Amino acid sequence: MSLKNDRYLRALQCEAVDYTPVWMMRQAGRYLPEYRKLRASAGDFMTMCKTPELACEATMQPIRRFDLDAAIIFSDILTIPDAMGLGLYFETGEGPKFKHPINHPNDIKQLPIPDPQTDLGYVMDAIRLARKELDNKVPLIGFAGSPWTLATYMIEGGSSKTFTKIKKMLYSDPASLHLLLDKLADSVALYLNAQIQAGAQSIMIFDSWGGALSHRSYLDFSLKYMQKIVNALQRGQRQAHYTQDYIPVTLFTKGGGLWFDKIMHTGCDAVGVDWTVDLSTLPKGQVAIQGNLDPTILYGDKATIEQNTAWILQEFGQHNGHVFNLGHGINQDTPIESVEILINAVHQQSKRVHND
Ligand SMILES: Cc1c2[nH]c(c1CCC(=O)O)Cc1[nH]c(c(CCC(=O)O)c1C)Cc1[nH]c(c(CCC(=O)O)c1C)Cc1[nH]c(c(C)c1CCC(=O)O)C2
Repeated sequence: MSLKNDRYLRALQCEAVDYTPVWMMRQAGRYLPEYRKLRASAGDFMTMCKTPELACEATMQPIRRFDLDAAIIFSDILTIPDAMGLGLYFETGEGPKFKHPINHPNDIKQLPIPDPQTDLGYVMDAIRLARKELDNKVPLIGFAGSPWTLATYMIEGGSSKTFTKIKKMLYSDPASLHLLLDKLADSVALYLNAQIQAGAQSIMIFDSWGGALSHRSYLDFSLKYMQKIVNALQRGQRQAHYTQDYIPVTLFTKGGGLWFDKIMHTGCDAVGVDWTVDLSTLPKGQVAIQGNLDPTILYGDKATIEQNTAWILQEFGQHNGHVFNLGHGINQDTPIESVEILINAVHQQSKRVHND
């Protein structure tokens, strides 16, 4: 079985493509009217995640509407803490919450490592369904949160701007935090390998809050555990030439531009970068680079979106190994027409660059 559009997988392996592939973080979501309708009929977000038919439908919605070069399975990074028994729920307007957050270091010792087939089988079912539904149109991305990012939610009890609880633990009881991060790394590795077995064709790790750490702490409390996961992933052997059977891994630390070199040397295949990074300064050819349009540019008019797309493509130049994406998830009030303008601009403009 061969993919009809494999530009995304080719670009991740730094192979030549006729135009730059593009997908958007959070491409399935509330900016789409059909998503809001599906979500209203499901009742709540977790029901959507836990019902494979609904998760598959949400995965497919942006693929049907736009000329995207990859699909990402509809789920959430917080399925892992949920499966560890923390009881994830969403309060409207307040983001994620846990019924049983970690309040004491002893809570960490009790945490189980979830069995992906039994505790998270609904994700694997959704992946199998989505692969069938996609019918090889574009590749399907599986994903997880980084241990550090998952730990921030588990210890803060939800979203945070200051990360005071987890940083207090980092500096007063680092051994307990390391125990938690290590359990999370093992859980994520098992989970991602199960996603690969179920049919995920590429893997992405979201380290949304790595950028909140100091240089030294980032290496020790975030990157180290992503490294452990990269080492444990069953990706197959990367070949001298592109192969569709190899599973590329992308690491994305938001606010992590300064650590590009360290991230690249984990042995990942691609590094995601946010909009603060000047792509022209990054080394090309050793790993692929994903990014990096500021998602708020999509509030601008057609000329603004096209100009900003052109700048990114020019900064990257004619090298292989670029996956166009936003520098973070798409905002829920983004106009749909802007997304169409963006995808067309990436494809049209990059065709000229690649065929020069
Ligand atoms: C930190 C994080 C989370 N989840 C995720 C991250 C890492 C990426 C990032 O930094 O943005 C990742 C994620 N969340 C979701 C996906 C689906 C796949 C995709 O389309 O990219 C992915 C890849 C769906 C979702 N996950 C969530 C929604 C919105 C839920 C709804 O329908 O009400 C979606 C579509 C809920 C969620 N889940 C999370 C938060 C903070 C929220 C609330 C966000 C908000 O209210 O704006 C945790």
